[in-house]
Amino acid sequence: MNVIPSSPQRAASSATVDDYRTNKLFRHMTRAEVESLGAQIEHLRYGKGEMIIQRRDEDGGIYLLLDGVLLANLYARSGREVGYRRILPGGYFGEIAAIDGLPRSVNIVALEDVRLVRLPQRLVLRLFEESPRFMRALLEDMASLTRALTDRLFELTAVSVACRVDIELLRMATAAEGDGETAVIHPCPTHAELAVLVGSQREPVTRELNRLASLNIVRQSGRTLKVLDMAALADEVERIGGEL
Ligand SMILES: Nc1ncnc2c1ncn2[C@@H]1O[C@@H]2COP(=O)(O)O[C@H]2[C@H]1O
Repeated sequence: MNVIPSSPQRAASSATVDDYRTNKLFRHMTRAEVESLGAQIEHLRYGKGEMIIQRRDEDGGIYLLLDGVLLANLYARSGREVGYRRILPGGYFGEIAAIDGLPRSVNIVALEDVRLVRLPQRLVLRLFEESPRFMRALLEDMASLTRALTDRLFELTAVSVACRVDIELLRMATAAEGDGETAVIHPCPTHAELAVLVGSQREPVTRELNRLASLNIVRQSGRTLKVLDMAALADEVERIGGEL
């Protein structure tokens, strides 16, 4: 993606505590605990393509996403982009530098216009000391990040591109709304964005999506991808899983 210099705008503080109370980071905290943070939280907006965090930046705040989609990524010297995960509304980022006090580990780029709230570092440090519920959510999510990285390392080392596409779709579909048999991924990544997420190029990704569509496993229309048969998608992962 083409990254443009960032010029965050402080959003009018029209966002209320209800806008961020349901963020994943606060899932174990009481409403009163979250409300007490209100005055110390900054509201920000960034435009599509802006880099919100740059690898090696020194700052330890945590950001909560209200609207829009973000990507955690890195660029190789050649310009090649490696994607780690998309962050959707209700998600958060920035906890790694907040915990270890070192520079930022990856970039965070806006794939669309986004609205965020930022917990400044001093507030995060206070929550580390005073809120076991806050710490519990952070620790659970760090465990889940470790598992995700282990899976991803395995997939990049031992699994074909087609299968990585299927696995990524299955992951997104499982996290999306659905009835267990079908699911709607919205907004779904473009083929180029999906390629960045699975460590490949756009062409093989498009080939695999066309193959899944021809089997009536997925149907794409604009920014919405419907998984018509979750069980069949899981079977595809199982069937082609070993091929390199
Ligand atoms: N491999 C990864 N997968 C998903 N998110 C990540 C990954 N690495 C870093 N991040 C997130 O991106 C953020 C960048 O700033 P931090 O290093 O402070 O905290 C990081 C995490 O919130």
